[in-house]
Amino acid sequence: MKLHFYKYRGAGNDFILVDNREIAVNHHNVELIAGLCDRRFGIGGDGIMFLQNKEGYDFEMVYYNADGQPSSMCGNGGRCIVAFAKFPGIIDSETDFLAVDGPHHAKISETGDWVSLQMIDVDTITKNADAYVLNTGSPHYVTPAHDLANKNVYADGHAIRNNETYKANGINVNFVEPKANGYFVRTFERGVEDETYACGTGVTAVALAMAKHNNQTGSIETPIKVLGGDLNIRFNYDGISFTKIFLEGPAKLVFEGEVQIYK
Ligand SMILES: N[C@H](CCC[C@H](N)C(=O)O)C(=O)O
Repeated sequence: MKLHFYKYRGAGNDFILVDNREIAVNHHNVELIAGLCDRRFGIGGDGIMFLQNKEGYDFEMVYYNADGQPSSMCGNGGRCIVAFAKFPGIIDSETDFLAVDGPHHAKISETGDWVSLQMIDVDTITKNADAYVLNTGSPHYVTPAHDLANKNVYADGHAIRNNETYKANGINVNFVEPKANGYFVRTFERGVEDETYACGTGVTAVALAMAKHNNQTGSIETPIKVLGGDLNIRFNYDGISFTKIFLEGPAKLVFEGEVQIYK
């Protein structure tokens, strides 16, 4: 099977992207998807997304985690698919597209490599010991960390993701350390089953959780540093609901290719 694909990165979270408007690829195939995302036997990526036509929207984003399974929302992937959509002229500077968690609005810079993606509103955030648990399109566990640069994020994140509470459905685990301006965050991602260099729904969850933790309300902007770069989250919080949430940052095309896939 021949496959034309694009490789994108969003602050170090990296994705294979396929323009599937012609529905050339039947992606309901765990072995194919996991194989494409495999960093040794395939192209490699934290996930893969298919851009498809959808009545009433500029396009639909269909996202799979690297394990080949259909996923919940991917924030960095959402930013990258918007950057891609400008490339063939599917969109200009703004868009409304459909993802697994519903409609999303996004704006893209003139340069085409910086995207602001509106995320779903969040009304529920629960405390679990020193951690916060919330869903920003994907489920997230947010916990404080010291000396985060030297933490074994794989081991500690894997342990939480597989504990009795979260083993069945999994959860993304975010470790957060305050910095002079904002926070430093490292994330163990469900479905990748490893640390990723950024997690968009994850840094969004951290920004909201820290506002609650610090009793901040109003219009809030939170810069977050991740291993792969810098992201920014803007939102309103009235002490109960988080609304007008925007995840902002780089979304870059790394390479384009065509592969002949052999078993
Ligand atoms: N691994 C996540 C989905 C992708 C999230 C992440 N890549 C993002 O940018 O939001 C999950 O299974 O919940």
